[in-house]
Amino acid sequence: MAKDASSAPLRFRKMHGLGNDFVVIDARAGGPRVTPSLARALGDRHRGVGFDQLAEIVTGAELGDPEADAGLIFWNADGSTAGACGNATRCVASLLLAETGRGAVAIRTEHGRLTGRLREDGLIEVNMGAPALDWASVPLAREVDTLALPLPGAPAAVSMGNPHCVFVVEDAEAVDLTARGPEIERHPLFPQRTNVEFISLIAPDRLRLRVWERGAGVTLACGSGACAAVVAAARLGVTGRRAVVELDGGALEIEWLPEDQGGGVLMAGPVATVFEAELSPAFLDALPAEA
Ligand SMILES: N[C@H](CCC[C@H](N)C(=O)O)C(=O)O
Repeated sequence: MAKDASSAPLRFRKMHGLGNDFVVIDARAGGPRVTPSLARALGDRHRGVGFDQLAEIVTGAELGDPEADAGLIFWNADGSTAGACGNATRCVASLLLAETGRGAVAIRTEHGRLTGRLREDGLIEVNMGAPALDWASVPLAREVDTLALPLPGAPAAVSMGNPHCVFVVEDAEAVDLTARGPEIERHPLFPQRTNVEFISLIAPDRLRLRVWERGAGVTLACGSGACAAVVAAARLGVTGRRAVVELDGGALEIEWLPEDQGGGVLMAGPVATVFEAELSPAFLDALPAEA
């Protein structure tokens, strides 16, 4: 904010899903809105709060869906926005389930209206919507086979509302993520960059997944990435449409529903609130004006 701004305090909640961590800001009642510079400053793990993503809760009406319980805008720590963030959607779904007292809630995102529910076993499940499998929807820079991209390792491409490049490898633990991740994230084949997943088979219904996230780097878990991984694995015949995905931070249960049930991808796992706090006005006043 500019120096002469007298910023109001900004409340936020720190949450995570399997260690994929988030700052959650509820903007439904008004107050300061997130900007790329606020996202970058808040995401700084030394000078800010630190997060993989910031989830900004807005009204469904703001995103064109007044019937939804809320809308969600996702910000990466580098200030970029994303069309999907599975673990943050699960975290916010848990807040809305408690707020409404209902058994299911509807959340509008860039990828469409997602539904969240509390399962009997206490896990939070979100239907992430149907994947987009054609090259233009990922998006890719040109028409190629999304099941075998013209890259070493012939990865698959899937959109869950955000782009994913999924490599099937012998041993995901052996991949040098910090070398290969950024190289693929910024490859010219991905005009909006991409999230990068490396999967290996543990069992016919169990995958190991390690992830380099667009705009965030290595994270302990990636919900949309786990969904994209199972979609790619099912399309390639590596697994069926249902699998447990073991990430560095823990396991997500994924099921890609058949077309006659809407073709959405169900993703279930735990969520946690770490703390609630208030940003100091001085922090907000010190933010650089938007370029
Ligand atoms: N970095 C991702 C967004 C967050 C994805 C991940 N945290 C998830 O749970 O889906 C992107 O730019 O598309």
